[in-house]
Amino acid sequence: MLRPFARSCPFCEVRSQARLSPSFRPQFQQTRLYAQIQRDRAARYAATASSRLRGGPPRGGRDKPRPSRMVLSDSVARPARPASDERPVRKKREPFSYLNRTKTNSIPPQRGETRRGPSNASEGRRRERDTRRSGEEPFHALKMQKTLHEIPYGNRSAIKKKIEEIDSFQALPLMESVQSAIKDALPDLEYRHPTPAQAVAIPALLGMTKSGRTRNPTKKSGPESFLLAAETGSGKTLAYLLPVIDAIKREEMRDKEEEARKEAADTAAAKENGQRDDIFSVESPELNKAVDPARPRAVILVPSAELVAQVGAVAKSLSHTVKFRAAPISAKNTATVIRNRLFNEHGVDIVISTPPLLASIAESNPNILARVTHLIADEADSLFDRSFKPSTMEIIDRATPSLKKLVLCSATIPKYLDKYLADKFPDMNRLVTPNLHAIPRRVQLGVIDVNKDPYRGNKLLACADTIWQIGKAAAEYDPAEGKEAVPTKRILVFVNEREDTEEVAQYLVKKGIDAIAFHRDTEPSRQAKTLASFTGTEKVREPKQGEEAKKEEAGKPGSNKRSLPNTKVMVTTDLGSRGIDTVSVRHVILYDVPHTTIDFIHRLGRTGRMGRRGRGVVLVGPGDRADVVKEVRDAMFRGEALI
Ligand SMILES: Nc1ncnc2c1ncn2[C@@H]1O[C@H](COP(=O)(O)OP(=O)(O)OP(=O)(O)O)[C@@H](O)[C@H]1O
Repeated sequence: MLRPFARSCPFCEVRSQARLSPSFRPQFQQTRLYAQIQRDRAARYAATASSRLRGGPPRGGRDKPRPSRMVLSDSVARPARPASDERPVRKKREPFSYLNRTKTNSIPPQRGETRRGPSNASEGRRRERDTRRSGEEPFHALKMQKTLHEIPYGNRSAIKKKIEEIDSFQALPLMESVQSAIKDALPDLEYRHPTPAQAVAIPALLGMTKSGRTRNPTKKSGPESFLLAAETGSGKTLAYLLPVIDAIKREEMRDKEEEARKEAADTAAAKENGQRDDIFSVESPELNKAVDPARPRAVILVPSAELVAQVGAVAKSLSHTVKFRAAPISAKNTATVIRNRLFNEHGVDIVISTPPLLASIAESNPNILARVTHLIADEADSLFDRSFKPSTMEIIDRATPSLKKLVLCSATIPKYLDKYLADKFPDMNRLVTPNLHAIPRRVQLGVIDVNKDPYRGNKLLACADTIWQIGKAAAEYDPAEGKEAVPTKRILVFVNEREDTEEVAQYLVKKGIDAIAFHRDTEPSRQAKTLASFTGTEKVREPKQGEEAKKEEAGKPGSNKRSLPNTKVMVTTDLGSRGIDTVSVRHVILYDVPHTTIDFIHRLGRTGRMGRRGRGVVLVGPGDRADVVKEVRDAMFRGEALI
């Protein structure tokens, strides 16, 4: 049977009839349409056959390389996509849109060829070389996406303008006690105006700025969420801690006022009824605080015990002026210490913990998160990585009923996190500083080619020699000669594998360098001591004078060897690079070339913190990616975000 539309088309009619009756076929084979169909069929066959001969990829692109998870996001500042019902409707294709084309989009790319790309690999390499020579577009060895470049210049200048408006902490509507805590509790601050991260985050967290970055203000549900993305060493800890303390104190004041008002109303009502309080009133039962579980108002989650201690110390220093109780707990504390801190009879306002520990406590004491109004996830990219994500999400879910503000902060936002946050928290306010994902220009990066003379591929030797060169000035200090005191140089050496920390540290010690390995298995007391000397929290001992110092030096084992005084070295992995505030470190040695730009940012971020100068040295040995190092170095030179 003929289909209705076929009847209106003479060609289709002819074709359908040919299909139906074999007697009609010879007549059909005379037509122009038949000739055209045959030509098309032959062309299609030839194309498929040649593709098969060349071993082209099967349909559906199963051979496509999987993108790495550790890729920096290029759209951190951009709000989440609109909800599906608000997505722009796709434009209908115009009837003659295929005419007068300027691009051949309809021709499928051949193997080894992208739509805009070259036809084979060698041509691709040649083209990339040419582009690099002509300086048109940088070559991306790490295959990272552009980050800050993607933020329009208008946006960047708008952020910068906003930052400039806030030139002192006094300009921020923080409570008086919080203002004085900044002054008194952190006397070491070299300058007391807010950093860009603080100027962007504090007003937003205090509710000063309208949350205009969300696309769906009407669809808001649950807590207000914020993503604070700012470069390393930019004071993110204070950026979230000050508004949280301010909110806690205000809430406390409101609660007290409410209580007083209620009490006054009760007394007035009792008087009106002519009752005598002292006889008839029944005392409400006192809450047994010793057994009542801790119910903090704020929770700060960090990925390591070292960071728990660090953030706990900042909170403690603030709590001397603004009265509040902070409980830093980690797996390094004993059960008694954790219980005493958490179930303190005077209550607790802020709990600082790692997600797995708090999640396990919350499982047996669900009430612990019942009053949380502020939840902070510091180093969010680590906390939403595979290992921490389940416990982090469990805490967020448990706290959601009472939660008012959820703040995630990090110095690096990988693409997978960016996408996850856009899906999970579409209303999230994105607070981004203009220098996100960039290493400050005040940090210089030097490269040592270990393959060349005098090291000839010996990385350990290159590392020891570099440390000796850096420590020379400090080593030449002789207190006996009464020269001006040279501060002890602290150098961080980063390796990729935990096992290498011990090997490198032992070699350096053999070469007369005061080096120590710092990794997860280091003994806790030694770990704390080592870290303290690098974070500047260690008590400084006066250098011993003259003969006494020399005698002590001579008494040390192996003192007949040449040794490098006044220089301390810590050999570590990523553990020492995440969030640790190594303010006294001026030199960082990258013994191994980091795997991603994210590692570059965090490792080099341990120096040049808060406006200070710093120096990084990369050792490029046999098998290391020199092109990656060159690319990072170029980006740093141009002051661009790492790609
Ligand atoms: N406004 C300020 N002025 C001067 N110094 C400040 C200011 N705010 C914070 N600092 C100091 O800057 C240092 C770095 O702060 P912090 O550790 O919070 O940085 P961060 O942004 O969290 O770094 P990272 O991303 O590496 O974790 C600290 O020693 C802190 O005392």
